[in-house]
Amino acid sequence: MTDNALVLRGLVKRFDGLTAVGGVDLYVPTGSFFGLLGPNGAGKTTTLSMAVGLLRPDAGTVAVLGHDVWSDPVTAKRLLGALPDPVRTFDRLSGSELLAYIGLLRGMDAAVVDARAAELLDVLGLADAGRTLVVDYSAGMKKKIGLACALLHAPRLLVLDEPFEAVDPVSGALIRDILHRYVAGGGTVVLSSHVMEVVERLCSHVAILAGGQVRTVGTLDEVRQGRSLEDVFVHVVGGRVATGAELSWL
Ligand SMILES: Nc1ncnc2c1ncn2[C@@H]1O[C@H](COP(=O)(O)OP(=O)(O)OP(=O)(O)O)[C@@H](O)[C@H]1O
Repeated sequence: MTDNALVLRGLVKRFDGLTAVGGVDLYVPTGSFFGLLGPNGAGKTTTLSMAVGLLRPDAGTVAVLGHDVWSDPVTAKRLLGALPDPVRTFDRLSGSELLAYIGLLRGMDAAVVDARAAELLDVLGLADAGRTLVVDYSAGMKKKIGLACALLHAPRLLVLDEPFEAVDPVSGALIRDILHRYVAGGGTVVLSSHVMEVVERLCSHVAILAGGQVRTVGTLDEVRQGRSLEDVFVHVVGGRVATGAELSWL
């Protein structure tokens, strides 16, 4: 077993003049539940997009369970399930058509795909959507079908960008349970979130990113050091300067 399910080394991404990710190193232990936090624009989505092979870094390497995402993409992506934000997929298909398509693209057995797709749609509360095209799904439904696509091939590593955003509380609790069981069974999860309570409840490890750099990283307890995660976050990324009183015209 590889010690680290995901290793990011020296990742850099620039857009025009802007350095979105300025040299990120992250080691995600196998079997961990790893939360990536950071303020808006910190570089979380850019980092996770590079981690799953959707965005080519300007510098640095990514290894999924020891396999380089850019030089050995087929092996790496077989081991990986990704939920990008926003969900980008073949959305002029119904949920079951999309899962069938994704499963066959992944070379899975058609009967296995059918059985798993039916179960995923049922468990995630999407079975009632029937023939509705994914393009016409609500934001929360799109998130859930994206998660179903990421889970379908039972990968060893899940990389989820904002999996709880836009989902209702019942679905959120369900997704937490699914992920909790997945990690208990030996899987590894990396997720980004703005919801401290979710990260505190689920994650064994945390990294806080700001300005395209890792500002702090460690186990949840190492990062918190007896404080709340929100206090640590505000301390690490800087408190707010505006009070809201500026908008006197409102
Ligand atoms: N395709 C792009 N072209 C130009 N700039 C980009 C692009 N993608 C991201 N950026 C910039 O890179 C920086 C990091 O963006 P990113 O989406 O990675 O942040 P984030 O931490 O995921 O933010 P949020 O919490 O708001 O989702 C931002 O300044 C953003 O404007």
